[in-house]
Amino acid sequence: MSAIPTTVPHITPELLWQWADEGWLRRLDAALAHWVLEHDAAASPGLLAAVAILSHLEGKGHTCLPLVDAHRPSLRLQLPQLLRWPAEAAPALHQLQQWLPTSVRDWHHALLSSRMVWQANTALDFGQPLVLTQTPAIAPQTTPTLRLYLRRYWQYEQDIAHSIAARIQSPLHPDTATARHWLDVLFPDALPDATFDWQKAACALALRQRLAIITGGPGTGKTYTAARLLAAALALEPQPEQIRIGLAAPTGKAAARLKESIQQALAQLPDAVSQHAPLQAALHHLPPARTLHALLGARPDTRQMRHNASHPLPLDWLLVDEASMIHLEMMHSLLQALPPTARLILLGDKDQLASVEAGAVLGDFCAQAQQGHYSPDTARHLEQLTGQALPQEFRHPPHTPAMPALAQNTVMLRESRRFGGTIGQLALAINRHDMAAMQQVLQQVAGQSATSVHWQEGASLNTLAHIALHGRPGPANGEPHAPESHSEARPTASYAGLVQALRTTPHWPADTSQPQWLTRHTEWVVRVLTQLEQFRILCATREGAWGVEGINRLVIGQLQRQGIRARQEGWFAGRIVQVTQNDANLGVFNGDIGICLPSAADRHKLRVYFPADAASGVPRSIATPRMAHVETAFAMTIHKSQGSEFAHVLMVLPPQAGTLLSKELIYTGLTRARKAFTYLAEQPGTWQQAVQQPTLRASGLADTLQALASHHHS
Ligand SMILES: Nc1ncnc2c1ncn2[C@@H]1O[C@H](COP(=O)(O)OP(=O)(O)OP(=O)(O)O)[C@@H](O)[C@H]1O
Repeated sequence: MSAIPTTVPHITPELLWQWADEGWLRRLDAALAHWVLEHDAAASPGLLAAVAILSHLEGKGHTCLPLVDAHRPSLRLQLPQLLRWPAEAAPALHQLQQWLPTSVRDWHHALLSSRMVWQANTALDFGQPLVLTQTPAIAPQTTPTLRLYLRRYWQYEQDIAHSIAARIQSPLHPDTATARHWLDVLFPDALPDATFDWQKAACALALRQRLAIITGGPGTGKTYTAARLLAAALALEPQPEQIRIGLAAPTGKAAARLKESIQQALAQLPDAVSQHAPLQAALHHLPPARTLHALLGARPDTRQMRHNASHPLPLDWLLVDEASMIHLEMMHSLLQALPPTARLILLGDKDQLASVEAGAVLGDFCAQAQQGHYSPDTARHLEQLTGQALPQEFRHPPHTPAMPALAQNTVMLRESRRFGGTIGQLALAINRHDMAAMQQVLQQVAGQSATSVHWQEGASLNTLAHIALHGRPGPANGEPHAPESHSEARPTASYAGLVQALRTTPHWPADTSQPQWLTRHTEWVVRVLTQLEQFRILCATREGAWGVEGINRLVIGQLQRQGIRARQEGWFAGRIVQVTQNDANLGVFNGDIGICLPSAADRHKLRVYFPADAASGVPRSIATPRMAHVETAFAMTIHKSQGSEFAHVLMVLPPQAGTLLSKELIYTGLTRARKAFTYLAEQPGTWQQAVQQPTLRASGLADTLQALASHHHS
């Protein structure tokens, strides 16, 4: 090809396999390019390179490969950033770059001659495995955006966008006076200084939409707001008790938390709600929250769900929490299975890490939530229903590009009620990418001992082990809003609590069937289980001394020194484990955290105990031989900690983890901490480096939605 200098060696499968052997590509990536070549011997170097990169990026959570992006430099220039290969791969990276065309015309030339590529929305669709999409150029002088997809992801995006577009085309028409009445009942107090009440606004907005997205950081009241939204929406129904409501979350842990926090929020509703009998009855009959897998009827060994378009979920409304963890395929399954007329309410923190699987759907949906972009019609509606005028800065500026497709369906909650203190300030600074504010917070805590945030570089594994087993001086009385000084400090939570609980193991009686014994055993199990929420070590990586594996070994060694019969391999009483695979038969789901303890019936038989769900109130347990898919979790990855919170989080970053770190990783790890947060790293600067690397996941979802929405509007 003329665009490629002759000095560049030709791309061959052998070369890609070699790069896979080096660990720069996955074997799957090389295999896919090889497969394309087997089916199209004339495949261009540009196509083969693009396929290998596309496949590789899919493994990093991207749903497509932006070949030419109207708003960004060429793929060739962006490649180092996207791949983040190590320094020794520089020559390979350079070669790869040389094979990539840069102009739209050259990409067309490289891709469209192949029978493996279909240009979307043209004839000649033979089910080609690769799809090329092209958004129109926005203005005559700009270029269009070209994206390459694996067919499956293109289809997901299309289906999701169509389903969302259809949903937002048919708004609801709640009676204004009644809606206003209930919102005033549910949010009786005006906020101080006439601050705009985003919680009330979120309810007002959601009352007229079949799709409502409520995003916000930890403790901003997403669940609090959702409970009020359910109450207000039910109050507007002629027969609230007949509305079939579903509650769900991506992980078992998050589902359990949703159930608890919704119950708590419902208990705080004003008296007027309990005086409305049908409303009260409907709220009391809310079903238990389930994982999305369980709700949709995931089946082992297949991607198919029991519920789908031809067998929809029997629901009128569905509330999903921790929506940032929903990946593209899951969102697809969910929207396929949810009847088009059903209301969908998504709650989540758009700034958290997305799922490790491809797609960051909530992030795509809420990309512009910070600015609001509300239309004059929405502003009017908000004013009518809440009695507050929407501040000018959140209105969509006239004479500017089109409003984001989901702006009228989205509200961002802005005030955290949980994090008034240092953790909150730090989280905010990180999210805003405000390095100066972040440094200021870190300087405030530097050199102080009993603060909610303790931050230490140049730390050793000994320090880590000490804090893990004994804690550190904690913030005075542990309250996030309390002043950091004064009164005496107690140590933060640590595994000392677990050791203590394990040391109080009761004695097994001769007759283990006595009810009193079973009660005593259960009480002990519950005491141990509460320790699970107290303390956790969070890591960025698995391998290495500062990774999950190394630190788990370290903690187990320390437990042994404390006289606990812990073992480096296999089961022991006190082993904290996290489930790594869904198993509907056992009723355990990926991400569930439990602890291994001797069973009540036989102290030599170990079982894994999981915290009680609100419905039964009793811890669940499963015999260890049946728990094949678990890993030790005294330390776990930040990714796997999503949806959990701990009184004290000890977060560590390894040396030389450069490419794995991101702003979202730090933010997610930090915001898992309820009362105290400790940061330890050997190498200085790692934290700052991470905060300066926001994750960008390529996706065409926002553009596809935008195109559909403007098509409907015109
Ligand atoms: N408007 C409010 N008035 C009084 N208390 C509130 C209000 N909003 C939230 N809260 C309280 O603040 C705490 C956090 O709220 P909530 O759990 O709903 O936040 P969240 O955004 O769902 O947090 P996360 O998802 O991180 O758990 C709760 O104790 C809740 O009762």
